[in-house]
Amino acid sequence: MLRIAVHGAAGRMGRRVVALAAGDPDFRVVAAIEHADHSDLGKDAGFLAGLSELDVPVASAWPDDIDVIVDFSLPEAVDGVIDSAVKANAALVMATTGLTSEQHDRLKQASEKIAIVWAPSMSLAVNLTMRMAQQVTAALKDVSGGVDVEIIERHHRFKEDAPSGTALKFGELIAAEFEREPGASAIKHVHGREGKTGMRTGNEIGYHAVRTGDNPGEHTIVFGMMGETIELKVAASNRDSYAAGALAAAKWLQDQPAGMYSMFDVLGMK
Ligand SMILES: NC(=O)C1=CN([C@@H]2O[C@H](COP(=O)(O)OP(=O)(O)OC[C@H]3O[C@@H](n4cnc5c(N)ncnc54)[C@H](OP(=O)(O)O)[C@@H]3O)[C@@H](O)[C@H]2O)C=CC1
Ligand SMILES: O=C(O)C1=N[C@H](C(=O)O)C[C@H](O)C1
Repeated sequence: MLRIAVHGAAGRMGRRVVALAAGDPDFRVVAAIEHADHSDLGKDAGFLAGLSELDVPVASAWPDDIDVIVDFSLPEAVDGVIDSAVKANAALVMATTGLTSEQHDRLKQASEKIAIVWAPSMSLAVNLTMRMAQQVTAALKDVSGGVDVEIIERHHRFKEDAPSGTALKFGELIAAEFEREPGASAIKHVHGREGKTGMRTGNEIGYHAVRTGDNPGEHTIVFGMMGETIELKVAASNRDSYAAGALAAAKWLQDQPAGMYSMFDVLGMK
């Protein structure tokens, strides 16, 4: 049985991770961590997740005896989570988006000591759609008349980063396909458009972030050509695809040596 600590346990995602882990015989929830000023400190993590009592109060101190940490929090909390995972010699599933490049470097350094999965989306459907987007790009990049790629993401009004980490990952993968051949022009990443922008150039990817209501996350990749359009769309109907993916990653990490892994690795999509 894996001893799991959930960081950001009182948040939208943290509560679903606690709920799914508590119902999975492979896990024992041993810690529900929040920052020291959190209004839910001391409350039972099971009650917060809508379950019966788990006897795990939300706390700000990390126990030492944990096998894996699952983090859905905010970038400002992430450095402390990485340090705690290394100190406890625990595997780490890092799901928080909006990290700085220094934080990605820090994760990379930590991965010399512990096994880490970082992915902007833990969802199976999203990761499959990423692979499809790579294939569509490879097939269309030299099409007569050119192909314009735009990424539209929609999320709930509470989301603090834009564009989503998932949209950025889609863009990175698609850009790599365009740039694959030596001498190919570099792709520009254009965030929104306003004013007298001039005509669209062929070597850009556009990003558009929509924030409305309680949308748990939706991404549409538009491949626009002369005369026809393909759209790849993937939409969550609730947060459990992300929580289940994070728990699948937590289990998968137990058999891995120290290193940095992605959901493609977890899902066998390399
Ligand atoms: N990879 C994936 O599949 C997914 C990633 N995400 C990402 O996960 C993150 C969390 O999303 P969500 O659950 O919706 O956000 P929430 O704001 O609901 O939850 C974040 C939790 O972390 C807490 N927190 C904030 N600052 C700190 C801190 N300094 N130390 C410790 N805890 C802190 C928050 O506390 P407080 O309420 O006091 O701010 C809150 O309880 C986001 O980055 C989001 O983009 C989300 C879904 C899927
Ligand atoms: O904040 C969210 O909700 C989500 N964030 C992730 C992202 O930024 O890509 C993943 C998912 O789309 C939900």
